[in-house]
Formats: sequence, C-alpha cells, structure tokens
Amino acid sequence: MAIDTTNDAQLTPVMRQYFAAKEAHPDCLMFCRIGDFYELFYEDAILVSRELQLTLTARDKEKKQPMCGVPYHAAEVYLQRLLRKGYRIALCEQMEDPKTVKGIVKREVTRVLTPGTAVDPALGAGESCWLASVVMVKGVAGVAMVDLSTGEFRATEFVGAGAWALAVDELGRVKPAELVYASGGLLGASGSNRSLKLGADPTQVPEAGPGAPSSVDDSDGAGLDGIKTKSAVEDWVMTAEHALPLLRSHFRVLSLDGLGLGGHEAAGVAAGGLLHYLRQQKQGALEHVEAVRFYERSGCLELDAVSVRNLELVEPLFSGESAQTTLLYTLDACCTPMGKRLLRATLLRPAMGLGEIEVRLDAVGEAAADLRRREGVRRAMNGLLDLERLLGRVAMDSAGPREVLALASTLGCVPRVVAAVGMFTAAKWMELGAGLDPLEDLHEVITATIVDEPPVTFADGGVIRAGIHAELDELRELSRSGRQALVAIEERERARTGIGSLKVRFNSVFGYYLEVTKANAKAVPADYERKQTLVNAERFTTPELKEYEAKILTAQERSLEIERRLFSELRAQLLAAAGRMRETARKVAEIDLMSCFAHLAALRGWVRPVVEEGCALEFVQGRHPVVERRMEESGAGRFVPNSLYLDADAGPSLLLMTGPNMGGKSTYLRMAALLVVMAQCGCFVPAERMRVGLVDRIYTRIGASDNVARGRSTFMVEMTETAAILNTATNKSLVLLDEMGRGTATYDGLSLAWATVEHLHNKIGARALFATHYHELTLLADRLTKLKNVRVTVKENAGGIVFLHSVEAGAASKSYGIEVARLAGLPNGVIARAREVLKVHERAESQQVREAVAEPAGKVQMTLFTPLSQRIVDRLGAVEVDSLTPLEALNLLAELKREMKG
Ligand SMILES: Nc1ncnc2c1ncn2[C@@H]1O[C@H](COP(=O)(O)OP(=O)(O)OP(=O)(O)O)[C@@H](O)[C@H]1O
Repeated sequence: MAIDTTNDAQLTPVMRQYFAAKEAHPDCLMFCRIGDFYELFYEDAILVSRELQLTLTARDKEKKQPMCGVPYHAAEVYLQRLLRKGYRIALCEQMEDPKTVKGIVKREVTRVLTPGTAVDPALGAGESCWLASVVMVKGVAGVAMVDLSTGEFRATEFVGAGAWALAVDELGRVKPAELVYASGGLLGASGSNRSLKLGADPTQVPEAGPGAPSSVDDSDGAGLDGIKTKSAVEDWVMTAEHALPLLRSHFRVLSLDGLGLGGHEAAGVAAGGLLHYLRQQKQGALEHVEAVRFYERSGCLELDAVSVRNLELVEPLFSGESAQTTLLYTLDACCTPMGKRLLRATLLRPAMGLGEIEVRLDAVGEAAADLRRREGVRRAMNGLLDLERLLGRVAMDSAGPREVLALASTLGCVPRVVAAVGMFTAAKWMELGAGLDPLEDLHEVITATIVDEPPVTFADGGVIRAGIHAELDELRELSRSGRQALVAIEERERARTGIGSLKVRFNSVFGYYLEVTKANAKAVPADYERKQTLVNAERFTTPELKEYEAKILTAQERSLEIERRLFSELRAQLLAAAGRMRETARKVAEIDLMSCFAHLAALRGWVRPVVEEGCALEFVQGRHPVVERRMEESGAGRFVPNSLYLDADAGPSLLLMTGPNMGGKSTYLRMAALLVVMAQCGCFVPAERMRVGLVDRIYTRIGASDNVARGRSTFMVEMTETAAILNTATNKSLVLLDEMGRGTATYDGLSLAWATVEHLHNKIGARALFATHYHELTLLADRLTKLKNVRVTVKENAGGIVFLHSVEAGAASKSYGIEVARLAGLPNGVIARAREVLKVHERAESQQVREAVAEPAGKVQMTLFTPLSQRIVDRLGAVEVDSLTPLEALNLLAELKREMKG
C-alpha cells in the first residue's frame, strides 16, 4: 500500500484531512465522517473489515486505496464491538454543515474512544469499567483507577521489594479495561530489576495494525496479561512535577493532604497521570470525578489475584464458563446496581476490623430476624435505578431529558428507603438511616422542570414544563397561534381558490408552502408566488405565509434555545449536588448489601459467625455455598456438611488431607476459605456454627491454572505461587495448598511438599489445609505436633467405590487412584498392570519412609527418596526369604552388589 503521503499532489483534499488526523492520532482507528457514513481507509479499513465482517471496497480507480464504512446512525454498535476487542478509536467529524459550505468541509477529531473511557452501554449493573494507571516513583509503585460511568476514582501504592509485583497483582484483581503507563517504562525503577519491559512503542504492532491492542511484555505476573488495551503516555506525564499539580488543580486543593494522598506521592502521580490521559482523550470536564480516594490493601483481608481466581469469588475459573460457579452469583440478592457493585467490591476486600464486622453482623442479624421490616427496606429499594451511573451520564453531558427524569424517579424512592431503614435499631442501620440525605429538593427541581413524558431528544423541544419561564411560554403560545393561523389560511385559501385539496405544508428546506396538485394549478390566483415544481404538484408561497413562517420559526428556534439553556442550568444544579447524590448512593449500596445478607441468612438458614481475635478457625457442619446451591438447583443430591477445627496456637494448625480423587478435598478446602471470606464481609454463613479468629490473608495454591497458555509451565507457576506463600504468610493467614508438587517428578514433588509442610508448621504457624495424594506425608503426623491427618471417606463395595464426601480424622489407607481411573473407563488390561506395578512400589517405599521419618529433619532429604534401581527392587520383591538357604542368600547379595556397582 505504498502511498506517498508527503506528496500532496497525489491526494484528494479529504485524504489530506485524513492523513493529518491520522498523524495526530496514530494509535487510533480513524473513523472519518463523510456524509452519512464513517469511512475508514488503508490498514484501518482492512483491520476493521476483518474484525466487523464489513465489505472492503476501494476508493480510487486503481483500487489501491482500501476503504470500508459504517452508516453514521448505526455507528454506535460497531464502535462498541471494536472497543470490547480492545481497540482505540478517533472520531473525525465534519465541523461545518456541508449544505452551507462550498468546497470541502472542515474535519477534526472531536473524541477519542478507548475501552477504559468509553462507557459500554452493555456493562452489567454490578460491573465497573476501570481505567487504571501504574507508575513507579522512587521505588514505590503507584496504582490509580477511575470508573467514568460512576465517577469513582481511587489510588493506592505499594512499597518495598515486592512493590511492583503487588501493584501488578492489584491490577490483576481489578481487571481494568485499559491501563495507562509511561512509555519509557517505569520511572524510578532503576535499582530494582523489575521493569515493565515495554517495547519501544507498544502501539506499533505490525501484524494487527494501528489501534490494535498493544502488547506489553509482562513476565512478572498474570496481572497485566489480561488487560487488552495498554496506553502509553510520555514519560514526563507520569512525574511528580507534572501529575501532582494537575491533580491539585482538578480537585481545587492546595496540597495532596486535602485529598488524603499526603505522603503518597506514587499514588498521586498515578492519579494525576490518569487525569492527564483523560484530558488528552478529550473526555470533557469530568465534573463527576470529584474526589480521589486513597485506599490501602492492608486494611482488609487480603486476597491476591490468584486466590480471587482460584476461589471463583467474582468470576468463573475458566472464562466462558457460567458465572453460576462464583460466590458473587450465589450471594447476589441485591436490589440495586449500587448494591451489586458494593457486593463485588466487598468480596474482593473483606474487612479486617473486628468492630466493623460486628456492626455489620448486628445489622444483618436484626434484619434477618424481622421479615416484615426487612422486606420493607427491600421493597423501598425496588425501582431505584443506577444513581451513580445516571449521575455520570449527566456529568458527561450524555444524559437526555428521559435520563434526567429517570434520575428524578430514583431520587423519589430515597425518602421511602430512609423511612424503612428508620424502623431498625442496630447501630449500623441507625447510622445509615440518619445520614441518608433524602434528596427531596433535587427530585423536586427535576420534576418541576421537566414534563412528565419528555421526548428522547431536544430536536422538537417540549422538554421543559410550562409555567417556568415566561418568555418560553410566550414563544410557545406564539408558535401555537401561528400554527392555528396557518390552519385558518389553509381553509380560507381553499374557499378562495375552490381547490379542495390545497394544503399548507412544511419541510426543512423550503419552509412553509401551499401545495396544489398539477391538475389544479390553473386555478391558482395571481398573488401566489411559485416556489417549486414537482411531478404531480406545484408549491407556492404568499407574503402572508412568509410572515407567519418567520414568526413561527423564530419562535420555535428561540424557544428551543431557552429549553436548552434551562436544561443545562438544571444539569449544573444537579452537578453542584453531585457529592450529596454520591453519598446517598454509597449509603443505599450499603443498605442494600446488609439487607441482601439478611435476606440470604433468613432464606437459606445461615448462621451468624463468631468473629474474634485469636487464631482459631472452626465450623460445624459447614456447607460450600456455591456447590450446595448448584446441587439443589440441578437436583444432584444433597451436599454433605463437614466440620473443621484449626487453631494456630494450640493446634492443630495444619490439616493434611488425603483421600481419593473426586472425594471432595478441593471442595472442602475452598469451603473453608469461602466461609472465612463471607464471615469477614459481615455475611452469615452456611454452617451450624462457626468461629473464626480474624484472618489477615488467604493464600491459595489450587490446581493447574491456565497460565500455561501464557507461556509459563504449570510447575513454574505452582512454585512461584508457593514461594509467595512461604515468603509472606503470617500466623494469622489461612493457607490452602491443593495437590502441591504434582507438576514435577514424583520424588521432587514429594520432597518439596514435605519441606513445605514442615516450613508451614514450624516456621509460619498459619492455619493451613494441605490436600495431597502423597500418602507418605501422612507419616509426618508422628513428628509434627500440630499436624493432623484427615481424609475424605469412601465406601468400598463389590462394584467398586462410593464417594461419601464426608471428612473424618485419620489418613486415607490407600489412594484409590486406580479405582477412579477404572471408573473413568481405562482399559482393564491397563488397570490390572497398574495394580501390579503399584504393589511393588508400595512394598519398597513404605519401609524407607518409615525410617526416614524417624531421622532428624536435616538428614531426611539425604536418605528418604533416593531412588533405588528398579531392577534391584523388583528382584528383592520377588525373593521368598523363607525358602532361601544361607548360601543362596549370600550369592544373591553378592550378585546385587555387583549389579549396583555396574
Ligand atoms: N461435601 C460434599 N457433598 C456433596 N458433594 C460433594 C461434596 N464435596 C465434593 N462434592 C462433589 O464431589 C466432586 C469432587 O469434588 P472435589 O473436586 O472437591 O474432589 P477432590 O478430592 O479435590 O478431587 P481431585 O483430587 O481429583 O482434585 C465434585 O463434583 C463435588 O461437587
């Protein structure tokens, strides 16, 4: 596609405009408005035609200029599809009316749409659309994120050696639609070997073409891989000198302290950098982004991205699977979009403060016990639309009259919520109810300004109520009387001319005219002035008609102008109260969440957990909330409740779990974590009884993850995750390790699992659940006092094994792996042979392991799993010792020795 863009003579004027726009926005797909279409050219055209299945055409005669287009009116759908795929888009609009301009119209890029800034209308009610940024300032990693659909803006930072990894992890949890970073990599990262390893220009992806989701090499964690769109800004943007003053001026504060960001320079730079990016993208005045909140991950039960994934808190483990496997789905009985979003946020950041959890549990308890009042609150919230998002649309000036009225109807519900909450007495309800601004004034001002059933757009007016603005009323009256006069003219002229079909009509090009059919044209009086001749009709005007036309049109134009002005005044008034509305939205979200928890507790018979200081974790007859519900819904039988007792101080602190595949080990492990998450969110739990000493962090190392697809081996991922656990877990943590070590050679895996259990038990003392198929590990119970063996039970019968799914004390006697393989349909011959091989191995190993356990820890590694020559083992295994003569025994020994040497 060699085209000399520097040779102007080759280019048409439109193409010159196109290239100028493209040069200014090289990383965007350029949607160029030409008449009723948005057209794309060259690489953009090829790429978009492929992505959207559009027909590719050529603009010039030589067919060298690929082009494709989408109709202007239907563009929204196409734009959203490209944004969802991670592309950036620039809209190059016609700045003049082609009708009024001779020659070429002016064109300019008026908006840039990116996945993180263009709010997707299909965004689920409970979801957020985050635009995030990350920066490294003097060894501190800053992360900021903003959701333009609601105006929520937060920032945080991480310090120390693992700062960058933590920042990446945080991004992995938040899953932003777009990430902004400094193009030169991480500022101030020198001295640390962590770097973003960015290509020279990540927008230059030759294969995919311009605007394509750029790739940022992320070898540091899974967090950045999932972010499709990464947008570079120049290095100077992400500096304290530039970003902090920007932040201060946007929020009109003198110092960062005023924003709660005092002493958090990296978070401030990340936030300021985001603001810069938004301005660069022409995202308007951002009036609804009115505060930035600093948050700390350490203030809550920490869940890293791996655990959030493994536990399926908010998303299914494998994309594409039904969301019904998530805790979020199971707990979502919220009535409002704000409540749904808060539920998601709460699950990702359960509380760590005892006081906070207690007041929530009190509130949930009171509402759970009182059906009438609980339903009162929930019913009052019915009809509450997404206050935050409506407000966001008002701020971004994309709210039409109907949206503003919807905002009013939502505000109209608030007083009912206030009253309903006022019926409760628990401290949390009192606090929420007392502080809830009913916003009646705002409701009033909207309903007093806008008519009951406004049109969708302003095109024809009729949005503002009568009686608000004297001049508007007058003008409306004028245009109404004008129109009546026209009707009168029509009647009079019919009578005068005797043409019964004569009509007064209007169109936007010719204004008002008298229309007469061709057949009647002869009867037209002399004072008619011809305007236009059609095939079947003639159109005329008269001085009188012109006069009324001018009157009506000016009145209409003027009244539209006034309506627009009044509407924008209303908008300004609403925005001035944005803070109050946001605060109300925040409280409504909390009320919704508390009553959702109460509703679930009552409906499902969940109980209040005892949350305390200390290091115990105990539940009696616990059930996995998600699996139980799914089993109920699918009629797949009843979930078998199980109990658990752990105490990091007094022991047992570590449960070593054995039992057959499919026995329910993973389910038990996950259940423990989910119940802790729920309890610390302030939710009741599916158990007969539960007691938990505050958990500071949950670690999970469960199963294989799909990281393999990202180029890291399963074993490497497993070890990286295990390393993170062993390096950072505390005695307040809960650690879940499922089938650790299985990704490598048996002996390596077993040794690593062995040493890990010892370290967890001796050095960390965290509450831990360790599910394993290495039966050898169960022998550790003899040496490690706080380790307890538990097993999932099976029943053996003639036909094979039956899973009972109940957990009891003790080690599993055998692994049943072969039994499960048989159930899976492995050929009988393979099963029989596997049994033979197994027997030989079991005999050889059991004795060795027994000896090894007796050894002090240091020596264990030396002797325990040194593999013996399989042939020697087999020979020994086959020997009938009783029938051997002493001489034969000596000969055998000598022979074996020779073999070993050889
Ligand atoms: N307590 C229970 N009551 C009823 N069904 C259960 C229970 N626990 C687990 N199950 C069911 O048993 C099946 C296997 O459970 P799970 O994956 O936890 O087994 P596992 O022991 O971890 O297996 P593997 O070792 O192969 O990973 C699942 O389909 C699960 O729904």
